[in-house]
Amino acid sequence: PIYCAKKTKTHKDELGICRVLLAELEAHQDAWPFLTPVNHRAVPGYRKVIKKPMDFSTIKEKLTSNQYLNLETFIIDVNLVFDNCERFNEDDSEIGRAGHRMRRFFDKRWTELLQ
Ligand SMILES: Cn1cc(C(=O)NCCN)ccc1=O
Repeated sequence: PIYCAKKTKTHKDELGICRVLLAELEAHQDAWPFLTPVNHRAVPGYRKVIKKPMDFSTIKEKLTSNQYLNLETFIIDVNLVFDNCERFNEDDSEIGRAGHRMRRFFDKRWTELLQ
């Protein structure tokens, strides 16, 4: 179209998109390393190396308790999950590869939903 009005999204619209995106992340077959907080007692070094742990269940709790201002603050936390994963895991490892696949899936989906 020659004229494309910028469709502003209300806070409610953006939070609806966050709920859809989170449900799709949780349902993904490669989500298993990210569904719950990393057990730092079972994973040596994790607590020391990863300053800001994040996982999908924590994001869900923050979403349902209205701790996200907008889509941007939600995307920052989702990216934190994948950045932590890259920092702690070899690219050539089960969890490292799952992280890359999940990040690629997320980037594709939120850009699709925002178009
Ligand atoms: C994301 N991540 C997950 C684990 C893990 O062991 N998750 C429990 C799977 N059941 C270990 C390191 C790591 O960076």
